Amino acid sequence: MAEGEGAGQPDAVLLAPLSEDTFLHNLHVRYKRDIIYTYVGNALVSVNPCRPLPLYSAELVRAYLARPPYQLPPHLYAITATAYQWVRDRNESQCIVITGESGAGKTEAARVCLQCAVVAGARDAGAADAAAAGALTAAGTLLEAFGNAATARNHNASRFGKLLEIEFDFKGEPVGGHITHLCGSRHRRFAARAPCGRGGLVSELYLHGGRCPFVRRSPYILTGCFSKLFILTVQIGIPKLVERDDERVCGVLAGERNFHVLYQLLAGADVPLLKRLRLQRGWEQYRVLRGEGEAGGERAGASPRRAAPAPRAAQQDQDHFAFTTAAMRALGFGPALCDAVLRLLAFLLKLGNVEFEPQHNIDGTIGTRLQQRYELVEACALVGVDADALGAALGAADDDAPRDADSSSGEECASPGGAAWAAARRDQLLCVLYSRLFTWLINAVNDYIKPGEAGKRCSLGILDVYGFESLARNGLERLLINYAAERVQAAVTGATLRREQEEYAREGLAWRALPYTDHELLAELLDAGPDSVLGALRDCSLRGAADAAFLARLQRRRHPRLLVLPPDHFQVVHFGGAVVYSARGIVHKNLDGVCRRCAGVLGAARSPLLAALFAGAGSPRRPAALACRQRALVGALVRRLPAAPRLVRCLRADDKLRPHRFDAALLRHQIREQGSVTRADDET
Ligand SMILES: Nc1ncnc2c1ncn2[C@@H]1O[C@H](COP(=O)(O)OP(=O)(O)OP(=O)(O)O)[C@@H](O)[C@H]1O
Repeated sequence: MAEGEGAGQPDAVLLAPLSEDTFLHNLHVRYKRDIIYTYVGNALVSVNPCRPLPLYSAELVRAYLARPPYQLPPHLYAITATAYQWVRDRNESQCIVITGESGAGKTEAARVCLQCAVVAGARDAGAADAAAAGALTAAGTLLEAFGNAATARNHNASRFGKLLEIEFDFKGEPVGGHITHLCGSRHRRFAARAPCGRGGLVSELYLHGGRCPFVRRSPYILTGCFSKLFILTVQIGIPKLVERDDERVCGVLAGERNFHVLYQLLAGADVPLLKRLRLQRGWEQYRVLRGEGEAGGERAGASPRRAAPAPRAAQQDQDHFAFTTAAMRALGFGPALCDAVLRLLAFLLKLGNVEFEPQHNIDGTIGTRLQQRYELVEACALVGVDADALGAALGAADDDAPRDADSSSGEECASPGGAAWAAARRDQLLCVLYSRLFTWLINAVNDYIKPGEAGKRCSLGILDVYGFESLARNGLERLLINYAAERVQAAVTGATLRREQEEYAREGLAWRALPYTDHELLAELLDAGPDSVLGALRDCSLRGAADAAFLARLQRRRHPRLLVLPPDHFQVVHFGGAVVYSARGIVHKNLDGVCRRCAGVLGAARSPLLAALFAGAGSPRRPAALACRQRALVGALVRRLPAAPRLVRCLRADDKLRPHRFDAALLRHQIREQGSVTRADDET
């Protein structure tokens, strides 16, 4: 188990001299030998190998549980085993915080931590505890299907952040858990799609010794799901909405996919189920999956294959559909509830295909009508919704429909009543529906995995915050994601370093002041006070101001890390780098309202699930703006972090996630931003 000669230093604090270069060189030496873990004092750095490595097994977990952590090579098991032992022996709740940019391996790291915790807790566990562990596994499978998607940066990117807390009884056996999700509006991806298969770790799943069927049958599923289970707490809710800041409203970036579950349903449903749901097998038939320019000919010259999923994806999707439905059953979803969820997905896919076109009214005005009414009728029949009422609520063929008066939050309507306006309203409805379905799923999962008996217990939390992102187009969604990443980074990095140095000063120790990026200050630019970015956005949304007014507020701030780029963009320099955001439609999007009239129609659906998602649709209360919700969620999360969380820093070694690549510049940038070397220096 020893690392052997020439493997570099297992702990960066032992490097002499310690500098960015020696730190990087040490990581490289180890990486070449497939040693991906290195300590930096108490923290662990993990470099994504981008390929399965034989680093994980139940035996190894037991070895780490049996010996003090520093007697064995650095490993996630060491961090988790120590945290578990503190929970069991000292009765102290623990939290492992996993950070890193998108594709750095946070999900996989969280999965490994979860495995370790479950193996540790289940060593002498009885059947009840095995059931709790199995439920956690199933929950991970389900949430990965509904919450993950392929992006340009990662073929299995979580579109939500989460905190998974595993609760242990006084004997140290797992009795249940809780998942908290963060960002409330990511389900906007609903209008997006993308290709690429997802892969995932093909590491064996040793977790429950085969007791859980998912484990044996789907190593991949466990990979992603499992991990995100535990700490998933952070943010779920918003499917990644294709930015509505461009003319296509629901376009999707090349190289991306919509949420996995949609492809799984089409690939994995048998013919009778497809017929019942009135779906066709090919994902290309659905606008929200294929995106613009594909198979529909919307964009001349665009290659239909440009965003096609990788060839093996269909088979994977088919397999994973079986795991997803099995996970639903394992989490107590009866046949009727499973059917209701699948019907909702089919409704979403079909509603996404509903198109509008202008029509000349008798009075000479231009109205809007449905291009093909049968699409809407078929979609509505699936969930018992009045198709005419929904069509009218969306603005089709209803000259008398109130244009904007029924909007709960000031619908975006540059030309109220037009076909584009109706399409935007349809997309908004899709986003809200998916978001609510996802939140409902989380609540259902939490109900199932909560400990049977009430009482105070200690928990082991695994926080997997979504990674900092900068894509070709960045809008409100990305801003909220990066804000969450910034806040958590501020909480765990700046606070740790500052606290330690303040302590040295208090105790009168001889020490050298260390320069470090104060992430707290960076985060404050985003959320502190009415002049912060989110504060200004909130004000503008409440006042119904224009996007230009929002940009003018940012301009007045005159902050070195904030730049307004006319006519409608702004740039924020985050801890992970500068990101240019589009401000087109941002004020309206922040309200995230759903047309009250549409919500009323869906609330009257015969499908109890759909009706429940839109219950209370008539309420005049305006929903909280997205930025406010995100700020509250992130704030609550950060406050729950213990003063000394156990840190795991994940690093991405290659931009394209290719194995055997070690991009020194990319790594240098990440370690600089994470403050890893500063931290190592501090520990020496
Ligand atoms: N320890 C590991 N061993 C093998 N492969 C890994 C490991 N960690 C990550 N990978 C590979 O890298 C890919 C990206 O990792 P992962 O999804 O965990 O990143 P992430 O940081 O969670 O990204 P996001 O924030 O976008 O969700 C995985 O699908 C997997 O293929």
